[in-house]
Amino acid sequence: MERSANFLFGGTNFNRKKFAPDFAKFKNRKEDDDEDHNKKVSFFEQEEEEEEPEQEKLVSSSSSSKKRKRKSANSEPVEGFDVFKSSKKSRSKGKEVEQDTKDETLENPKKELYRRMEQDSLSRKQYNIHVSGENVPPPLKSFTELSSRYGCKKYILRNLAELGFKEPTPIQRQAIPILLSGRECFACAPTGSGKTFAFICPMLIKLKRHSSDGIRAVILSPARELAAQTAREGKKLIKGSKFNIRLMTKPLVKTADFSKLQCDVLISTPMRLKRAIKAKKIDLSKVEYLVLDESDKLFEQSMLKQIDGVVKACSNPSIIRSLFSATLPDSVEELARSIMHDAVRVIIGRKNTASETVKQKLVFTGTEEGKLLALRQSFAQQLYDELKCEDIRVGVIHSDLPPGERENAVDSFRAGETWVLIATDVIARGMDFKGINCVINYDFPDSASAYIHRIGRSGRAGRSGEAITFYTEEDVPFLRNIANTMTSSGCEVPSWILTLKKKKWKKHRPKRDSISTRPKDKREEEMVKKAKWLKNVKKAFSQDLKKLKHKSVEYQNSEISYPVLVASSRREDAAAIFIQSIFRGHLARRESQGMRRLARLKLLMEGSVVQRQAAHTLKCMQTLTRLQSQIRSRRIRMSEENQARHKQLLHKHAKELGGLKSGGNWNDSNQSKEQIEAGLLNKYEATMRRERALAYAFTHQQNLKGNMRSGNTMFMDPSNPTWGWSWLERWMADKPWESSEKVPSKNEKSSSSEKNRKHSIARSAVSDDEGLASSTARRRNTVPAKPTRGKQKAQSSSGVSAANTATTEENNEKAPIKKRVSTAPKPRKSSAPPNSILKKVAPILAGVAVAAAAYAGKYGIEAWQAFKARPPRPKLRKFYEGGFQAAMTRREAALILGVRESVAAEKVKEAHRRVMVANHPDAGGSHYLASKINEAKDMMLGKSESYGSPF
Ligand SMILES: Nc1ncnc2c1ncn2[C@@H]1O[C@H](COP(=O)(O)OP(=O)(O)OP(=O)(O)O)[C@@H](O)[C@H]1O
Repeated sequence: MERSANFLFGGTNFNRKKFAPDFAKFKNRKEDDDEDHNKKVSFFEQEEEEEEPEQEKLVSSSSSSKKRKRKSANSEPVEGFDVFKSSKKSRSKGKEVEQDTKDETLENPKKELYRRMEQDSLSRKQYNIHVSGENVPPPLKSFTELSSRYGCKKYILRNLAELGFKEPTPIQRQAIPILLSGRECFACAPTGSGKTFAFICPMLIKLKRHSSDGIRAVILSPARELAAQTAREGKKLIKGSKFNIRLMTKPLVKTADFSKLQCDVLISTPMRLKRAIKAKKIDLSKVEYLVLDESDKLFEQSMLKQIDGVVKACSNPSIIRSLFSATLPDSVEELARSIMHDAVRVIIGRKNTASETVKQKLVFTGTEEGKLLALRQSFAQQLYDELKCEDIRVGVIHSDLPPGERENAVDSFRAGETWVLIATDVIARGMDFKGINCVINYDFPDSASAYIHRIGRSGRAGRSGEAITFYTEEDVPFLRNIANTMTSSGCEVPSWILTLKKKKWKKHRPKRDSISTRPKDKREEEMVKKAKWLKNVKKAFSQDLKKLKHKSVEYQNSEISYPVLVASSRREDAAAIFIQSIFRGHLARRESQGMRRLARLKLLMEGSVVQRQAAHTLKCMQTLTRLQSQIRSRRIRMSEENQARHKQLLHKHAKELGGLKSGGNWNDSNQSKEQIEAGLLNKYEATMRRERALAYAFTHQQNLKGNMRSGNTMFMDPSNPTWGWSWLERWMADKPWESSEKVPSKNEKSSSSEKNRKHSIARSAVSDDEGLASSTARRRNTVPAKPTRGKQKAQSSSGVSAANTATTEENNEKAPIKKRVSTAPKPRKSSAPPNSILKKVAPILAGVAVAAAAYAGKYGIEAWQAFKARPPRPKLRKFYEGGFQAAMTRREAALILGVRESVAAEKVKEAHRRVMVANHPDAGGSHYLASKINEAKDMMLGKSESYGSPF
């Protein structure tokens, strides 16, 4: 800390070379001076004496008197120096007189004044303080003097001590008393020399305590970051007091009511304050202190208007204004003098010099690309390795960043989260990062003052620092200014640079190529071009017509040349012509762009991708067309087939109809309906008669045998309404559309399964004439059926008794009909008996045959008698009534249509059509039957309710 404290007073180093002759004189006189005299000299003189041997060395090693002359010539004509010099002279001369008239001088107030002045001068000399102005207050010796001389509150001293400030820095030593004595001042002190506390301390001491009268002090800083830093530093100093130091932020401007705001000291950028003033939000008429930090920046053209507005707004006549900066150009000084009254000028060290604690270096990089290489070389290997790492901690800050990001960048760098901060001049001034030990001027600074402030970010508060400045060939003409600044702060520069022609102190900003290796954002480029174009258009309206004469505009990658303007042409004409030509150019470009697009389109069309796609599309289309044509032809074929089928069907139907008409079964006679019905009735009657005969014969036979056993009483009982055949079975027996040969044997089987309908349709298929005979024959067949199965048995018994016959008959009843029907023995083929056996059996067989014939004859007679004795007619009538009234069952419906009960609807419909065609009333069929056919169809299709619908 002690070491750093010594560095802190870098600005106080005595210029030994410059004052070498004086040192020599002091050396000679030192031997003569007695001890009392030594006691009288100030504390600072003692320090000087301590440094003497070192100074001697320096004097002896001083290079040349010529150089000394130059240096002294370079130094500013500061009044303080004059004072200092005169004091030296007076001291050397007056010391002899002082001894002689010791008592007199003590009484003489003038002499006392001189003595004090001398002491002040010595003190200033010690700290390299140069002041100009009348009655400049003496510099501070220590912070404790603040309370003894100026009544400083204890909390301030306590806070200063807490911050580790043991003694004031040179600028603080002089600026604080000046401001506390109510004098205005403009001060120039090296970077990092503690200017901030130099203006905050007196401000707080003067304001004494917090007041709710409104804003009493304003500090203006050129940048937000600096204003924030000043506010932070100020708050450190007001700890323990009720003072209010506020930073003017955007939200504060928007929301705060400044008339009620508790604010003693307001810190702001000029822009924000000016806006608030303009909006009449803020009243600065009570401001007692106005500080312009980094005043040379604030007095730049860009901020001058705002500063002017603020200065005007601070209308308090007793206001104390002060300017502080590390660089103070003459122009700013002049300006400051014009606005300040009785101002004191304070310079620490030499005006416009960089901090002496910063080691400065110039590096030639040749070109912009060379800087990257130089950057690598300049950095320590360690830092370079870190830069190479992926997680390199680099921050960036520039004016285009949003305020939040700017703040973050500063905070992270301050907190050590980022190690390298890439910055523009936005933080080049005033920012106090204590840890910075190296500043690299990647881009050559555009002025000496910019250079001073930039490198001033390192080597602060007496610490050592390093500054490396890259320069290219383009920067060479401006090297001299920087080189001068370097030499004035004690740094070495190549001699060839000092031989360069000195340029005026003006900004140097060479156009630099982009070093970015990334492709530029096209939109950004476009924006820049448009901005350029607009700028040029603006120029067209500007007063400077002559400039338009030979210029050309770059717009959308092409150059538009202006029409040459006649000197006498009016400004508006020139602008009109210019805009017109630009517009024409724009049209032409648009056209050419269209053409280019067309050409591109053509190329695209001819390109392989498009061709491939087109081929593929064509292929697809062809396939589609082929498919369509195939479908169409198939449809045509199908419709043709359908037509043919339809025709065939029609033909078939016609044929069927024709066949039916011409067929034997079809009644195509010219008889009337009644006649046909009468014929049918006759037919039925005949059938009934036959059945009756059969039934009679059977009954009679049973009676004759004396062993009558009724197989089916219901069938036999004439009083039963369902006795005998149903109307359907009878009708089916008379099927007009089927020949008698087609009668299915199934009916025989099914009829056997039904108890109340035992007679099959097949049986009734025989003609009326044959009916009786056949039934008799069957009876005959059925009798020997049993013996057929047990042939050996029958033959061995040789005589068949009536009782046996009856038993056989009974057994036959139980046996299945099929077996009974097929009882006739089939001739043997391979197993035929030999002739000898046949000869022996023949007489027996002949006997059996005779017996059988006799037996049959007997039965025939009996049947005939039974037929003759058949019941009277009225009974038959009764039977009819009962038969026709029965409701149709599903089975009956199936029988009508000639299909199975479980047949599908389609088949039912087909069968219905077939049956109906055959029985249609139009074709001479019965209406009644037709209605029954329809009823059967409905029954089969589940629509049994709609009986009797006409076809
Ligand atoms: N009396 C003091 N003793 C020790 N350190 C001090 C003293 N006064 C200020 N400092 C420290 O010196 C550093 C630089 O101070 P400050 O920022 O005020 O410098 P400056 O002159 O304003 O620099 P610049 O010109 O860059 O704005 C700060 O860190 C501050 O804390």
